[in-house]
Amino acid sequence: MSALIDGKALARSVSEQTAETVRGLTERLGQAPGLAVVLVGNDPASEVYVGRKVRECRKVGMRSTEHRLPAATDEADLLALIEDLNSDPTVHGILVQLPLPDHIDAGLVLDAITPDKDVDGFHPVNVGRLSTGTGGLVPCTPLGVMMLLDTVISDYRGLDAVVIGKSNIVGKPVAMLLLEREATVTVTHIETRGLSEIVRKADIVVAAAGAPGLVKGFWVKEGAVIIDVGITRVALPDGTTGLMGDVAFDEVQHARAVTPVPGGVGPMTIACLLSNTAKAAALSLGEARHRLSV
Ligand SMILES: Nc1nc(=O)c2c([nH]1)NC[C@@H]1CN(c3ccc(C(=O)N[C@@H](CCC(=O)O)C(=O)O)cc3)C=[N+]21
Repeated sequence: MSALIDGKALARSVSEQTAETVRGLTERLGQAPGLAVVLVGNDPASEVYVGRKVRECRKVGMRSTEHRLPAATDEADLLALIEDLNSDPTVHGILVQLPLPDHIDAGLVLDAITPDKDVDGFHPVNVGRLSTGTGGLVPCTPLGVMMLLDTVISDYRGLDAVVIGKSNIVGKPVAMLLLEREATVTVTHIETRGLSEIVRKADIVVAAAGAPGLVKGFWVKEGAVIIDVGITRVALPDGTTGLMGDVAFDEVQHARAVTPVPGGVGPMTIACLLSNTAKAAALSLGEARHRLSV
């Protein structure tokens, strides 16, 4: 039987550490670290996530402000809000919930966030810092993936890691973090030929394709460690809906360890957002600049 990697429990312990860090920061800052969350439009899934982020922030003693803008908001108005948040000394972290409506250029918006307040780690400066291993803010989901892997792997050197998915949010940054640990990294995606054979060689599989049930049991090597980043709402036979990962969970008992969906990567994404916000607050004090947090 494969071991279950409990993302909920790990997220709790990461958040407890963050709460401790926040106590010290609050003293040095003279105020609690603050996160600004920007939501454009009213996508129901985004509303749930944003609500959860704001609630979790408060639990660890940070302030958070929500900026809800109508779906028809002009790009220029959104950019003006970002400018205000950039120059607001009570705001240490800025998160613009994705996806943005089609008429807004997401790249332009992400470029406008001050890199040291970019708690998502999506700004090109942070992407560059990650790819050169020179610190900066690291995207939350990839950070969570590494912490989950760290519960079962201590030495990554020479291990074969396969990442499925090449997004800027998960696939590419996860690949960078695994390379930093000296794993041999193969990045694959939906156009990759012979994907099952490539995955079968892997000691570590990070599935982030957003394709429910893509990774079958026979794709997975005995003893591999699997992190399932996929989270898709699917219709169930009983007429209700449920969340499904990218991995055929019931077929991978021969793996060494696997994360569940839900209860795996999702809670870690939020815990890492909180720790990134604490890190951004430390950056505002001139602390922690060149340290990679993983
Ligand atoms: N700027 C930006 N940053 C993000 O980090 C970001 C974003 N935009 N847009 C959407 C995605 C998605 N995302 C999730 C966060 C938590 C769970 C999560 O907590 N999931 C739980 C429960 C899920 C449920 O019950 O609906 C779980 O997997 O156990 C999932 C997904 C952050 N995202």
